[in-house]
Amino acid sequence: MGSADNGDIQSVLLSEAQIASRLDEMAAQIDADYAGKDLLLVGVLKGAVMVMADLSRRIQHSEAAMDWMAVSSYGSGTKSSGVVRILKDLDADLTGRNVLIVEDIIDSGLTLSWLISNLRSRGPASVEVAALLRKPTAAKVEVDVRYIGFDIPNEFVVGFGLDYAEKFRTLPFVGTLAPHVYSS
Ligand SMILES: O=P(O)(O)OC[C@H]1O[C@H](OP(=O)(O)OP(=O)(O)O)[C@H](O)[C@@H]1O
Ligand code: HPA
Ligand SMILES: [Mg+2]
Repeated sequence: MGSADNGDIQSVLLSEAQIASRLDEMAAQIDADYAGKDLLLVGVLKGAVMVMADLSRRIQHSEAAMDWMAVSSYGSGTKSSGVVRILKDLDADLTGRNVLIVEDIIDSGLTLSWLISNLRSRGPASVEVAALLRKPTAAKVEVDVRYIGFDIPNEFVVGFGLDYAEKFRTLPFVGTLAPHVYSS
């Protein structure tokens, strides 16, 4: 599966071009804010892979470092289980670092609020968040997000790293799924 024309996608919410242009703006803002400072980008596997690749390439900061953490709270369904598990921890020591968490989506906000407090406990100079998407449900949890790509409606979305049961991550746009996908 890699194309959108087999009927699994109901509608395209954000096109490749819309995402690219917003990532340009976010990268410029990040460059301005971190000029002359250390910067460690922390990508949250697996969902943030596309955002990390496309955002980091736009960041001019020549000494920005990249590290990865894998956490999971969704299993194979469309609802957060409420339990965040570390599947892979960071390689980097965060002491004194300026950490920028890179995420694909903030939905319940649970993953991020857990992650922020986990990373803050490791002695960094700062912890900020850049996320491509945010749903209205995220407002229920106190998460301070410095860089947001798009506020989207409360619908389950796939593509650009986001999956449904590990499928559809490879789509280059963000879209919603046709109802038949959930029932099959
Ligand atoms: O705000 P929340 O309700 O916590 O949801 C957001 C998180 O859920 C998804 O990850 P998931 O746990 O499904 O793992 P994945 O990134 O490997 O798909 C997504 O990539 C975010 O990390
Ligand atoms: O809407 C979503 N789509 C895919 N994965 C997700 N994880 C949280 N919300 C979503
Ligand atoms: Mg994720």
